[in-house]
Formats: sequence, structure tokens, C-alpha cells
Amino acid sequence: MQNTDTIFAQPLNEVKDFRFDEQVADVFPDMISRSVPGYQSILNAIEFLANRYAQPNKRIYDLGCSLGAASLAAAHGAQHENPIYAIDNSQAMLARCGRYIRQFQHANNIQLFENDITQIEISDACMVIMNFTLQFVDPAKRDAMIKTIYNGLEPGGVLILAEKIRHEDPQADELLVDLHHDFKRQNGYSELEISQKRVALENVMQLDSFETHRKRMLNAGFSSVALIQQQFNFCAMVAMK
Ligand SMILES: C[S@@+](CC[C@H](N)C(=O)[O-])C[C@H]1O[C@@H](n2cnc3c(N)ncnc32)[C@H](O)[C@@H]1O
Ligand SMILES: O=C(O)C(=O)C[C@]1(C(=O)O)C=C[C@@H](O)C=C1
Repeated sequence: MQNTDTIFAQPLNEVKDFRFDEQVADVFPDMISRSVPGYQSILNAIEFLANRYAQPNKRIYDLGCSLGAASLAAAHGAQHENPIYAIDNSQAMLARCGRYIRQFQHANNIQLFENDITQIEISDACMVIMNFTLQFVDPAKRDAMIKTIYNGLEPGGVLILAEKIRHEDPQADELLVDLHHDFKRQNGYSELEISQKRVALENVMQLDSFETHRKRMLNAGFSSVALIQQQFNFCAMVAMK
């Protein structure tokens, strides 16, 4: 059964910085599906892309795997029983991820690692997935993170990067943010929940624009970047080596 996210439903004396702790991990499927427009269709796209880009005997990495939804999508799409390295630094998430993925076919291909993704080595990869994770990485470490991914990919490999973005034009940004809040309201979040979560995320989730992401990936060496989906201020990109 899926637990409902009520983390920000009551007035808090002090809104602490958002963390992927037990409380968040317990409600995560409900939280992410009610908070991220287009989340399910990005998972579908990951399945299609795995089908297209998984190369025999090459690895798939899922960086910031949470409960393993993107790993499972990749496992379903990939044709070659590719090893999938699912990595997260939240112990609370990984413990639940292990229990959750076991229920599905192809879960045997998925190995879990508790690590800081800015510290890992990447090699022999045909596909790297960052599904709403780079936004939580210190901005000063993002260039190096993308370069590490590029270096670890085989020729013909891809990075799938989904992110909440900011628009460079303030008027356009305001519209995208407002539409996202409409989406949250429609999914049952109150004004209090929306505003307290916004405060909680302020220091821990620093957003880049699409242009910044694109330039960063091209500077790292990727030959081409495609925007495959955007709904309000949430988008998915594919960078090709
Ligand atoms: C929004 S969630 C990702 C959702 C998930 N990819 C999915 O498709 O359902 C972000 C995840 O990134 C993890 N994370 C954030 N920074 C990290 C880091 N430096 N190293 C490893 N994991 C990190 C968090 O613990 C959290 O589980
Ligand atoms: O921007 C928001 O309000 C969000 O809730 C977004 C977001 C995300 O993009 O990862 C933030 C934290 C949770 O992991 C789920 C969704």
C-alpha cells in the first residue's frame, strides 16, 4: 500500500532543510507522483531509451535511484540483461528500494550501492540515468559530475538527465512555477504544504536553466543534446556521446 505524503500538512515551528530521510522515503512514491508533472511518462521514455541504447555486456547506472523506479524501467527496456548499478546516499531509500524492486521481473540485474554519486567511478557504461538527482548536487560539483559520466560512457552511450529547471526569463519562470503549483493543488496539496515544502527545498535544490544544462553537457564532450519532454518547469534531456 502507498502511504500518503502529509509531511508539510501541519504548520511547522521551523521548516528544516529537506532531506531524503525515513519520513520522506516512507511516502516517496506518493510524493513524487503528486509533485513532478510528467514523472510517469519520463519513466516510460527511460524504458524506450534502454531498449534502444543498451549495448551487450555494458552497464547501466541509475544515480540517485531512490526506490528504484528508473532502474526498473531500464531493466524492462534493456534487451541484454545489462547489469544495473543503482546508487543513492540515503540509507532510508536504499533499504526500501531493495524490498520494493524484489517484487518485479528483471530485479536480479539491479545491484544497490550506498554512495555519494560525486565520489564514484563510472566505467563501461552504455546508459547513465539521473532522474531528478543532479538538482540536489552542489552546483560547484555539477561540471565534474557530468564530465565523469561522459568519460565513463562507451561511444554511442547516453545520459538521461531529468531535472526541475528555472527559466532564464523571470516572467516565463513565474508562469512555469505557478503552473507547477496548480498541478500540486490539483493533486490535493494545500497552500501550506506547497509553501512549507518550497522553503524546505530552497537551500538544498538549486536549479539550473535548460541552457545551462545543455552547455554543461556539450562542454563535457557530448555531441548532441535532445529535450525529450517538458511539462511546466520539469524536463527530461538525452545527451548523446
Ligand atoms: C528526487 S530523488 C530521485 C528519484 C528517482 N531517481 C526516481 O526516478 O524515482 C533524488 C535522490 O537522489 C539522492 N541523492 C541526492 N544527492 C545524492 C548524492 N550526492 N549521492 C547519492 N545520492 C544522492 C537522494 O537521496 C534521493 O534519493
Ligand atoms: O519542486 C517541488 O516542489 C518538488 O516537490 C520537486 C521534487 C523533485 O523534483 O525532486 C522535490 C523533492 C521530492 O523528491 C519530490 C519532488
